[in-house]
Amino acid sequence: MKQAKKRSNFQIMSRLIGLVKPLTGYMVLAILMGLAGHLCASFITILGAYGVLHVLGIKTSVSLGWIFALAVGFALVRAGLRYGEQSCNHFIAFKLLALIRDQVFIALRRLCPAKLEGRDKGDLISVITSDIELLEVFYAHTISPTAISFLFTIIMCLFIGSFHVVAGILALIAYLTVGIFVPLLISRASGDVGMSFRKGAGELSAFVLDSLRGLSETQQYAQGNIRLQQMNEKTKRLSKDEAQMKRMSGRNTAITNSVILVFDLAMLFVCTILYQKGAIEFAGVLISTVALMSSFGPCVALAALGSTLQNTFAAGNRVLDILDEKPLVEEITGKAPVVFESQAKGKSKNISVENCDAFCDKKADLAPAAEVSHLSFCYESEEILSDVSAVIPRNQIVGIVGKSGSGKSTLLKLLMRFWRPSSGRISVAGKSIEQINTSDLRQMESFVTQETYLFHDSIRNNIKIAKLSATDEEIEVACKKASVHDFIMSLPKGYDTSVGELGDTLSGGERQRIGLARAFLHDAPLMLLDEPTSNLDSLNEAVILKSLYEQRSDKTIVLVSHRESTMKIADTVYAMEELTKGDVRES
Ligand SMILES: Nc1ncnc2c1ncn2[C@@H]1O[C@H](COP(=O)(O)OP(=O)(O)OP(=O)(O)O)[C@@H](O)[C@H]1O
Repeated sequence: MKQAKKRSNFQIMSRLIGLVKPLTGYMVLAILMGLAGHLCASFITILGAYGVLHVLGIKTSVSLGWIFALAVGFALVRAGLRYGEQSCNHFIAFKLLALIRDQVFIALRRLCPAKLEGRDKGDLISVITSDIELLEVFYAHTISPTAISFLFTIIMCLFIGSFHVVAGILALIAYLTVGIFVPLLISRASGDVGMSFRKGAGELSAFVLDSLRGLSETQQYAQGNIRLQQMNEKTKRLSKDEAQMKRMSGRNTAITNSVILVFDLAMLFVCTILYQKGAIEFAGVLISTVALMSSFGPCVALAALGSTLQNTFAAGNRVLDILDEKPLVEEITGKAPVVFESQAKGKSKNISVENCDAFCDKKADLAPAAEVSHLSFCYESEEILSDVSAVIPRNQIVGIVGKSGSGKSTLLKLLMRFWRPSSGRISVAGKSIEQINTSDLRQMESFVTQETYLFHDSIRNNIKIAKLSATDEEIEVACKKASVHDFIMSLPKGYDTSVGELGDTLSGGERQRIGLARAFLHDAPLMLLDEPTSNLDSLNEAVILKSLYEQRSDKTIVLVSHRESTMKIADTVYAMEELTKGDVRES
């Protein structure tokens, strides 16, 4: 996957805000409650100033009784409004985080496997977990505070300006400085430290994951100290970035508070001059100054975001990178269903049942199970397959041999349409695989890779992923074919034994046989097996080869193996080096 794309903060912000659309109603409610809450808080203090005027014997438009009643009312209402605002904001934030997680998982499914094969898994985990989590700051503590601050500033400027226009303009300058200019300056000064911190966090989790996976190699070759040193260096770099972010946050608070004090004094000074000139009454001096002093809350909330926002935008950028990444191979849908018919028994495997008769390609009866012609492929720049042609006849076992790195596994992956060839054609059951729905192709083919991954679930569920509707009997039959049933029955809870409970104790051969059991259960007409017996003893190999041989009547099997004993069951054996001559080869 590519390096993080550099988007401007504005681009990131508008993309993130765009996601709020379905929850606009809640956002408006949060803004209105927040605005009303902040006004209540400020006016409690302003009412206090009116009370002082009363005590001083200066007549005002509000009686002392009303001042007390309003102050108590505002205090009570303020609590409810604050609660309501926070509830709405967090409801929006957590709903959106769930939605973003969903979109990221959909994107990962789209990108897999081609785009994810070389991707750092630890870094990916960091994006899925902590980066998405960080967006909570944006949704719960950024959007509505910004809108609240904007509206609040207008109302307070009008209120203070009602005493004298100069006081109103000074208040506007004060709010803009505290809420926009100071945070902008601080954010500029912090540069890319947020981005660097997020990148470092991703690299550190990737390194930890890598170290855990390679624990035995590290111990065997006494690499512990070197890895520890490398981990310490990464941690130090991360701590340095974090310390810089904290310093900036501290500096931000100090600067903001100083600027507020300066503006409070400036308001007092300006109002005093206006009073001396007779342009404003004493009440105006007191109320304007107290109003400004008590109303920086929403702007301070914005200012505090200045330093954390860089970090949030960096996280947003990494999440958007995944959402925007284009898959190398698009999922194919909406094509006509394809029939994979067994020649031996004349038995058809209807891949998509609906309207099949109307869409079936009758030529498929005669077409080989699979065919590649003039196929070339490169992962990046290095060409792996060059002008490869081969026919895989139906109901045969076709072996593929060749030296390590010659592209045998790659050929199987191309037959699975995990990657797209640079040139040439691949067809299955007579149809170009570009014309077969991805879901149909997955039903037609079983692929057993060299590595069998087992999920932290029971053995039964691990096998059942190949066919969710499988009965216990079907699972047992598949396991017997894969010569793993007796082993599973010897486990403490049999098929219900959790893979997690076994820790890492399953041998390579046991895993491999579970992988084969999945393929037998999937029961696809075209089986692609990549070194299925490489980890097995001759006894288990013999059982599996017998099962495969028996499958031949209604299946086509492509078998990649370096083992001569395995290749003995093949009807046809292709050598990779020979397939590159460009002729369509058939036994
Ligand atoms: N995702 C990938 N990105 C880049 N190169 C890759 C990728 N997967 C495989 N390769 C390279 O492509 C070449 C062919 O790999 P492939 O696994 O198909 O060979 P193979 O014939 O199956 O080898 P073996 O018999 O050792 O399993 C190798 O040089 C390998 O390093």
